[in-house]
Amino acid sequence: MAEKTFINRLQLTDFRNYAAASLRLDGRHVVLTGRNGSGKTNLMEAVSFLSPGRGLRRAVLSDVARAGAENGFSIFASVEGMAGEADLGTGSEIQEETAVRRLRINGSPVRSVDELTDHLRVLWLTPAMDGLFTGASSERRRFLDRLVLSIDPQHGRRASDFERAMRSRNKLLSDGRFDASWLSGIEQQMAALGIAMALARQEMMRLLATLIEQRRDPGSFPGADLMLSGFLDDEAGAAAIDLEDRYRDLLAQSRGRDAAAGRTLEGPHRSDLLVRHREKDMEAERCSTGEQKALLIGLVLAHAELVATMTGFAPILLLDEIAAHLDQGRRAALFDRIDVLGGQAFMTGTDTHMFESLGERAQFVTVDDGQLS
Ligand SMILES: Nc1ncnc2c1ncn2[C@@H]1O[C@H](COP(=O)(O)OP(=O)(O)OP(=O)(O)O)[C@@H](O)[C@H]1O
Repeated sequence: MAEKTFINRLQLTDFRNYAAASLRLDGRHVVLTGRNGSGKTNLMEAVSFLSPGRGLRRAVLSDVARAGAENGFSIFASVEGMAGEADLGTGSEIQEETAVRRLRINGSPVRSVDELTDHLRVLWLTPAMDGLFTGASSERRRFLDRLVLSIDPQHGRRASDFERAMRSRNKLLSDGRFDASWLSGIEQQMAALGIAMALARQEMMRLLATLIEQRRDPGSFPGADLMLSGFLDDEAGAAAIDLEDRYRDLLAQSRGRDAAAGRTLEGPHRSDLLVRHREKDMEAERCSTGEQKALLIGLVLAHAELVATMTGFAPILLLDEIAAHLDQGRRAALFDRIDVLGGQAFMTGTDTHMFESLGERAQFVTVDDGQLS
């Protein structure tokens, strides 16, 4: 079984509606209850900042600092993490009127937020993700890339380097600067990064599919079949080096077309994640709202299990407003699944009674207008 990772102390300063708040935790799951707008999701968001990226709301840093606060926000967490005990501190600082992110690990400044993944893996499911299967493909790509990132921390760097290279190519093309050697250099880089991204996505999906196959339990949450489409769809099994060559050639041939379109028309930035409800054998977007929610929960739980298997450490799970959507039976099944997973799960709701069946397995925290008790 995977080892547990957990937060045992959390301190927030000028974070959203928290002026100053602190929370001591004992490693059990954490249930946050309180009225609408009291700060439950904000607290989850603070925990999500203990992983790379912009947190579960994909927020702009300047929005995160408490309205009226003079100099950014800070989050401090003392954790029992993948590298043992550690102190993680992050926040924003205003520099020349712009908010910049700061990170300290065990008191020392750290340059790359990727280093957080040496200590914790944080996964989440929020109501904002409810429309994942019916909404824009960019949302599904982002979801997919977060799944990859938590088992392959290099994925984020690859994706941002690819984006940067693509932007410079788009710029050269839109300026009409068809400098062949310059473009070839950029396209070579895009091919190497883009194929590495596509293969990392495929590998994660293959691992996830194997796990879903093994852990099939149609009684609680449906199984999901995953497929990627939109980029090199017919190339399954080809060697990475051949794929790179093909993508590089494709980019070279598409310069005129891309210049006319004002963007790069082919690449991993155009992939879409297709999800099917396995038991019903139906596309996720055609399933009912409740079925889609159950499918998504099943997917996130399977992924959490994959992270635990791959890293040997059960991740921290943030499940915002999850209990409200589930009937009593499914709720109990969810609590059992997260227990078996072995990590620390944070859950929110307006009412404690929905979490009664967790009993002693959880710590209950009341949130009231930015105050915790
Ligand atoms: N930067 C900020 N400064 C001060 N307050 C903020 C800031 N950002 C958001 N808030 C406030 O934080 C409050 C709490 O938001 P949060 O989403 O955490 O509520 P919640 O308890 O999850 O509510 P619900 O049950 O409705 O989902 C909101 O009233 C919001 O206006």
